[in-house]
Amino acid sequence: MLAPSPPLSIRGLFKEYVPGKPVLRGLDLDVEAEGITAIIGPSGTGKSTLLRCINRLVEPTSGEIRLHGENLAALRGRALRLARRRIGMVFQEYNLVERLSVMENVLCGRLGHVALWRVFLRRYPQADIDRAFALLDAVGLPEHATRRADALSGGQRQRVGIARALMQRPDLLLADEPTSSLDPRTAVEVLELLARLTGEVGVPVLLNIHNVELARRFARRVIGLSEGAVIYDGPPDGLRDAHLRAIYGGEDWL
Ligand SMILES: Nc1ncnc2c1ncn2[C@@H]1O[C@H](COP(=O)(O)OP(=O)(O)OP(=O)(O)O)[C@@H](O)[C@H]1O
Repeated sequence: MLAPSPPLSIRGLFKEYVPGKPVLRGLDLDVEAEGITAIIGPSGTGKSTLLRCINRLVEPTSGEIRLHGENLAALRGRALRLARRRIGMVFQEYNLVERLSVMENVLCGRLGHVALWRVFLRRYPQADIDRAFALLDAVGLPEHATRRADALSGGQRQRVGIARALMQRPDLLLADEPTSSLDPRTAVEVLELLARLTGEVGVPVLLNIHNVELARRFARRVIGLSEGAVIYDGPPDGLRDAHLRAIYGGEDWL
């Protein structure tokens, strides 16, 4: 029997911001249906560019990015907007609307689905409101629904960011350094939450992360990038010092 095809499959992805200077150099990568796939690699190696090519915040120069078979790299207009609704994103700096309540920020995850007049009049369908409350419960913030986002701590903000992304009912969740602004304990708590909740709803996660130990601890699979190419692609326990030297360069820091 044939193995099921991975939900996200990237082939030959190139990205040049400056002609002749590719940041991503013909990247091939599959993201499996379950768990967290962590991307590690030095600063400037193209990790954020990769995530932003997937949701088309950045235009790929060439290559294919297939989500359940559909080539995202080729979509335009309405088709692209519909595809983006299926991809949740969690950001390093949370990207909440600071002056809105926690509840409204979570409901923002439904923006692509709900009629604009409802958003404008703040009249979301009851089913969405019920789901937003359930998600706030799940991320441990049930009593914070009416607080303004700018009154929350970093860890609480990122919990709201996770709830907002899950509100989309995404097919794929992209997380770009979601814990780099958090203290070590809060970072672990946020990743535990991300792993648990995405595991419960069966959403695969592609996670950019600088902290190799956290990548090892939470990912099912680690991809090591260097200069826009894949240096390591395998399970966390197969990642050796030699791989880390090849990914990050140098000898004396390990
Ligand atoms: N909008 C842009 N215009 C021009 N160059 C860019 C742009 N965005 C990123 N770059 C360049 O592309 C390269 C890769 O950047 P990217 O942010 O993807 O790396 P990264 O691996 O995510 O780095 P970090 O870990 O520091 O976030 C860098 O050299 C960066 O300067």
